[in-house]
Amino acid sequence: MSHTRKPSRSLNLAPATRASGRIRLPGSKSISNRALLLAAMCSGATTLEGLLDSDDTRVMIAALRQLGVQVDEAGEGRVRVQGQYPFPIKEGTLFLGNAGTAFRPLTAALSLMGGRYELSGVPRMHERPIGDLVDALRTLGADIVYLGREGYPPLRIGALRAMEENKNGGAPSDRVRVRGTVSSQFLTALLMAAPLHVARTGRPLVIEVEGDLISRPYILITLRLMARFGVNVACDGDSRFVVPADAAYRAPGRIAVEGDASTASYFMALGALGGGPVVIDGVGQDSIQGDVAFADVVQAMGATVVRRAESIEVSGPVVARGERLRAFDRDFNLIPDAAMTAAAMAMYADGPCTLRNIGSWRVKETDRIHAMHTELEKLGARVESGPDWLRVHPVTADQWRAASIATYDDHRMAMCFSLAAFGPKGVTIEDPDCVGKTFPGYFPAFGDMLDGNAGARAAPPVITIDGPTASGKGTIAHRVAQALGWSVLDSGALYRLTALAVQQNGTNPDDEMAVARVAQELDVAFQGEQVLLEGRDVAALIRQEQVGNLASRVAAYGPVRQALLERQRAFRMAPGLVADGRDMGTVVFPDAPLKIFLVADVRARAERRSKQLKEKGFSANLADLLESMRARDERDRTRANAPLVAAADARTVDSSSLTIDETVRVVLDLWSSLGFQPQE
Ligand SMILES: Nc1ncnc2c1ncn2[C@@H]1O[C@H](COP(=O)(O)OP(=O)(O)OP(=O)(O)O)[C@@H](O)[C@H]1O
Ligand SMILES: Nc1ccn([C@H]2C[C@H](O)[C@@H](COP(=O)(O)O)O2)c(=O)n1
Repeated sequence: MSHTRKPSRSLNLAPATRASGRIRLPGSKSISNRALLLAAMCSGATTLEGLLDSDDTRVMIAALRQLGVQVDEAGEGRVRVQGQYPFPIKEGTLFLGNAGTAFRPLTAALSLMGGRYELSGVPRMHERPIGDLVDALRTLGADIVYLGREGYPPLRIGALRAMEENKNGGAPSDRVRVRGTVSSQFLTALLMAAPLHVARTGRPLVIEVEGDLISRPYILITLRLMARFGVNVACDGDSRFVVPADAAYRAPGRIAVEGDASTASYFMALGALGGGPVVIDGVGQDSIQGDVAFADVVQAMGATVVRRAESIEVSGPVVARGERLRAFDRDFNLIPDAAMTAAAMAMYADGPCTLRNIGSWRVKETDRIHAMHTELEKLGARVESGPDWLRVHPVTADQWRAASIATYDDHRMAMCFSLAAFGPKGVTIEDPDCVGKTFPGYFPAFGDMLDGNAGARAAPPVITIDGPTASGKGTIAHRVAQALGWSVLDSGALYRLTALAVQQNGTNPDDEMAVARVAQELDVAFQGEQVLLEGRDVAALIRQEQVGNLASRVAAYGPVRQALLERQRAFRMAPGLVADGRDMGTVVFPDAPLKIFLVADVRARAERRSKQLKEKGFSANLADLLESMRARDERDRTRANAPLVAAADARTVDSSSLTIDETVRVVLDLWSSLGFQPQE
């Protein structure tokens, strides 16, 4: 989840030419989080299907559970919420990460429900304004105190003021005003919580919007979902909403969550930039999400769009061959999230593209106008910007620069800039895992679409390198990954980190389940040469022989292997992965197109390890090393769970008398012999 996530590795995307294929979108974040809260606030049970599984929805589910609401997993993408109003737990401290779709609506619901809570988030959440919402809630009797800067989270919510204690001396107001110009989430939060207020007063509540309402389509999502839960709000244009006196949420039984239309924008862009066709399942012309209108944007830029009830198909020029999209000058007030995708596409246009009325970008996950401006310039684009606008000039072939793109812990920055892969230099995305906020599987899905790969393989290619300790797996894996421009997974490091964490926190290494919990909760990040365990660089520490030996012991536990399995698979992303360990080819990536079993005579290995340890400043005795390696090999080979054995289809490479360069060459040649070419 976002509050524990540390910036991860970088991802190199090689230049791409064509994109085509089919994607089933993950559930809409906006619908998922609204539906979760509405289901929690009504009487009866609701099953939500197609629910998004991402950082932001996990934040919402965790908060609801903390508040005593029963939320049960009911199969893939499905949860069952047993609504309970008011929430049973009346006091608590909620950490809501950077999830605006959780923070704002929960602030409103909790402050009108009664109870004492503290709500906080990541530092960026504390820079995102909430004053307009708090002011409105106070007129309804809410007691909210800022714990930091006035107008911003964190907040303390106190007990509701009694009806007669309103600050105006009368009952809580039946009319509330809220500004519409900063974030539409304020109005959404008030609307969703309004039935709690009318249940108290017994009178209708009138909500008036001051100023122009931004991102209006998101309000339509709110109103339509409230209607599904039995509350119909009367609207007078965008400026006046009346919640009836008898408003009370009722469980609809089942809600099917549409695919995420903002996420669809990246795949529409893929079709528009890489020829297509790209078929996007899960949203279509019947969608209730405003961002589906991004199809009009790509169409105006020259793409061909076919709209169906629940899918959209996009084809377009092949920009990598020099074909261009049409430039635009557009107001993006209604679709600010998808608008970011247009800004990235602008690099491939036939003239400057201007995005207007995007002031809300300033208060999103990051200041997106600043971030977009800065990162587009790194790629060679000329960019201009103002308080609420951005102009991007197209990048010609000779202007493109190879760049490493910072993503500002903003999922949309990472996803937008993946589109820079259609430039001639490719692109590096820093901290690509920030996409977990809305679409953890984005990069594998993106990679599958590129250069005619769609459908040809289930996931990006993996070269596995398994073998005994000190056979050179890690060294060779890094060098091969470097030559191919791929990512690398040192799976042994995860077992070593588990061992180190067990050692450091005093866990009993014989207690399988306790060790598995440590493995499950490992807080690790790989950053270049650094291996961070809870933020501390332990790259050298985990290389110690005793840590390796403990790693080998705990690696024999089935629950530990299970706990680390998906974490390892998550490293698989385009354009490819080189993974080293003991069971990479047999268990973790059994479909890898190339599997290497790297061996070397035990004496050669002991000598290499001894030299390596001494270079890192640790003492080493050859005889001891020989003995401990033999024991480790034996344990790794004979354990019941995922033993060290060559996969049936592995190629054995003996590096005893090869240099590192020679070993790398053997692997790259094997890869090329499969019909794949090393890049550069
Ligand atoms: N031909 C070779 N191939 C690979 N590594 C070699 C070779 N010759 C010497 N080495 C050295 O062997 C040492 C051990 O390599 P490395 O740490 O990559 O092994 P490993 O198999 O990943 O070990 P472990 O499984 O214990 O992590 C390194 O210092 C590396 O430079
Ligand atoms: N895929 C893996 C990787 C490692 N292990 C275990 C066995 C090793 O002895 C230990 C340390 O690994 P190394 O860093 O030496 O590669 O971790 C495993 O069981 N499966």
